[in-house]
Amino acid sequence: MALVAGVDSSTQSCKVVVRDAETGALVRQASAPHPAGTEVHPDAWWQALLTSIEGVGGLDDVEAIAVAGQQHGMVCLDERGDVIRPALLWNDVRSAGAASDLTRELGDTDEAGRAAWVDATGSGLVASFTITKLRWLADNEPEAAARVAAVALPHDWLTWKLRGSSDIRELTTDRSDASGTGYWDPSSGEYRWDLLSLALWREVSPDRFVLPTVLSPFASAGRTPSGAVVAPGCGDNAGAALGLGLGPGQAMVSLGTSGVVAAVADAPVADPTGIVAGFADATGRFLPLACTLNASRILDAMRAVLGVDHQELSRLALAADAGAGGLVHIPYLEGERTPDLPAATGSLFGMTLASMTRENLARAAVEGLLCHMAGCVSAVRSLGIPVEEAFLVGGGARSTAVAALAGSYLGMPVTIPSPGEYVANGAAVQAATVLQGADRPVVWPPTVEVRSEGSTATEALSAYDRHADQERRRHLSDR
Ligand SMILES: Nc1ncnc2c1ncn2[C@@H]1O[C@H](COP(=O)(O)OP(=O)(O)O)[C@@H](O)[C@H]1O
Ligand SMILES: O=C(CO)[C@@H](O)[C@H](O)COP(=O)(O)O
Repeated sequence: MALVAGVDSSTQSCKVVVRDAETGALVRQASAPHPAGTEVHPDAWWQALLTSIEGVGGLDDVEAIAVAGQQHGMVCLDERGDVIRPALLWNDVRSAGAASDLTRELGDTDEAGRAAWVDATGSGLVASFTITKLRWLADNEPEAAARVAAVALPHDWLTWKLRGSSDIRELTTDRSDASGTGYWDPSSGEYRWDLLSLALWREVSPDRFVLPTVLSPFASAGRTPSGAVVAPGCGDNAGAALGLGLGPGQAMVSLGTSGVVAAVADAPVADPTGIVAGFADATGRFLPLACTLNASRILDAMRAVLGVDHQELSRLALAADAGAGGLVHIPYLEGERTPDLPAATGSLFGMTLASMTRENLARAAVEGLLCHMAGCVSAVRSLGIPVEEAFLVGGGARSTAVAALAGSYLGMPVTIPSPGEYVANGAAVQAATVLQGADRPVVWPPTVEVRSEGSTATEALSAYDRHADQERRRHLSDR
């Protein structure tokens, strides 16, 4: 029996699954936490990966491995391959000003600039994108910026380390993660060296600067020192879409640190408003995606306020009526990206003596999360992408209340696959496919699932939308 490993190096932790390449059966799994914060030294990811590999008893019997990782993180390397400074993660909003500056540098107005970035790279710029972090670096740490000889993403860097390389010219990436940089065009499959030069305030070109080679979906990136095949890897969302085998009409709703709604498309997608990113997927197609900065931690925060565990938070939320007695939670706890309000804070509306119960507070957190995701579903649909059913994954999908209410608040049938590591599973699918030398992903039997149906929670959704719109206007006028 050939074994393959899939890795998810995500925001909060590193997870490794070992699966049977033929049947997909789970053989072993382990995880290790990542440090908190939005600035993390890549060495911490490497240590967490080594700890997880140790946790699965090593990889000596594994024939192929793939790494999926949190998107966008800026890993700057010098000529020798050393990390220049801790990585700025996707949820670090210090580059919000740089995103606005770069947007205006491509157009006379914000709208024209956004449209120009969408045209060039498939996506409008927000602080999450790597290119904005590079501009922030050039503006704020020019000496460090001058030493940058290569830029990689978290999954690129870990893949390179797994191969035992220290030569920056051997860095690789894949289409899905390259499409989140802001300097790669998913339509043409080419890097935009001109945009990277614009961000760094210096002319960079392939003969003097290294960007990872973009591998095709099921190409080999090389081998580990012990001989296992290394697959290209991918961004974590493309990994989950691959693991779920997402098809037409289906959306992935991921409730990790970020909240993500994504669907697969055969052709590149361009959203002139910039709300939906026009990413590539891990199979050769495209992955239009709306992403929030706040998701599972909305529940974590309310759990901490109420001093309960996740199970009790769910019990409380399900004991309250829909609408949480009038409480509406707008959950912009870490600023927000969708809508693009990096300096926003969260709010709680409708507080009265009657509404301020533990049950209503728990319910408002769950409703705030699901209504926030419903907004992302609408954004994806507004591009003409059919979304008729959703798969709910990520740590937040383990919440009993979320699982019970998702169908009503997302307004469509929702399938919750049995709890598992869907990003790492997608990476394992990629590893098995590369091992077989196939050009289409291997298909493993689906996992046991529960469905969440239900009528649309119209009143709670419109109360949320009303307050969210009011908050958006307030934060925009504060700018
Ligand atoms: N039963 C649960 N109910 C609600 N949230 C949960 C539950 N179990 C885990 N979580 C949350 O899921 C999150 C981790 O999910 P994960 O998808 O691994 O995130 P990431 O991929 O961003 O690291 C944490 O915020 C954790 O508190
Ligand atoms: O920025 C994005 C997508 O554009 C995030 O989805 C990151 O990729 C982090 O993912 P999680 O750790 O929340 O899974």
